[in-house]
Amino acid sequence: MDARLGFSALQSAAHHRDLPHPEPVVRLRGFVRRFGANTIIDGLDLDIAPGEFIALLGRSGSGKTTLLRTLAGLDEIRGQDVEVPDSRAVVFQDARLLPWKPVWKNVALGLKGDRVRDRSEAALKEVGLGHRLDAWPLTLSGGEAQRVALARALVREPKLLLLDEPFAALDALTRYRMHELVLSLWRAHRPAVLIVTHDVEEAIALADRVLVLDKGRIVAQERIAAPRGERSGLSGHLREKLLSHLGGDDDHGAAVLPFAPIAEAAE
Ligand SMILES: Nc1ncnc2c1ncn2[C@@H]1O[C@H](COP(=O)(O)OP(=O)(O)OP(=O)(O)O)[C@@H](O)[C@H]1O
Repeated sequence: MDARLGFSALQSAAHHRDLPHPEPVVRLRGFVRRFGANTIIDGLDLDIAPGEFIALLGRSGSGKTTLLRTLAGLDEIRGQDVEVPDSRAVVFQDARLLPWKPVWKNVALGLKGDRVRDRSEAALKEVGLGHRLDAWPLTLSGGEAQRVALARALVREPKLLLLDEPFAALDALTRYRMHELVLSLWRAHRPAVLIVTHDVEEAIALADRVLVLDKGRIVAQERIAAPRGERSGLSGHLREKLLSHLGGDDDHGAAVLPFAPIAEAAE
């Protein structure tokens, strides 16, 4: 897809991020995923604009992880109308660090060139772990391990960053700190982000656009134009609206936490 972007289009995408229809970094048309007789993703259309921050909500089993795996290139897309950038990175709920490698080597994994340690160090400093470069992963807290996972993703400067419930296992305060961190990293690097979450508050706090998936279809979407520091007022109304699309028998998700506004830097 990138090859189709001429220089002027790239410039335009960079300088006019708010245009209604910039060339998307992700484009799905009529995407279908079946496991045996079960249709998990059912004819899904999705565009993600460069630098756009999307939250994907949905009940358990609605197909969120299946969609994320597709965008990550971890799943079957042959013969389908799916465009994803080569430059992408994923952070999962568990940090998936190699315990026998120090932190900086986990971040450097797969990087090539002679500045690998410097790049790893810079990424770890960015996530606030410049003092733990040589630490062993098993000595890290859950929040620190997720910071390393974020550094490992960002050191590759992905155009698309995929986050699969990355903060679900963290306590509320740590999760709040991670929201601040993710937003500051996003502002600095501007990847397109898709975060899968069960947490409506998390979706509202972070995203430009919230999608609700049900039975493999997008059943609701909300654009959130308000600056992230001014979203506490919206939260109640939007939460109700989103929850109304998430309700149902087996809804175990949508944990409602007290809304904590995120301090806003320049959007
Ligand atoms: N490899 C597979 N083989 C068979 N069925 C699968 C496979 N992967 C996923 N499924 C089924 O697809 C459906 C959607 O799964 P998926 O993991 O995408 O849901 P989800 O929305 O991410 O759920 P959760 O919130 O619980 O993680 C589920 O019914 C699941 O059992």
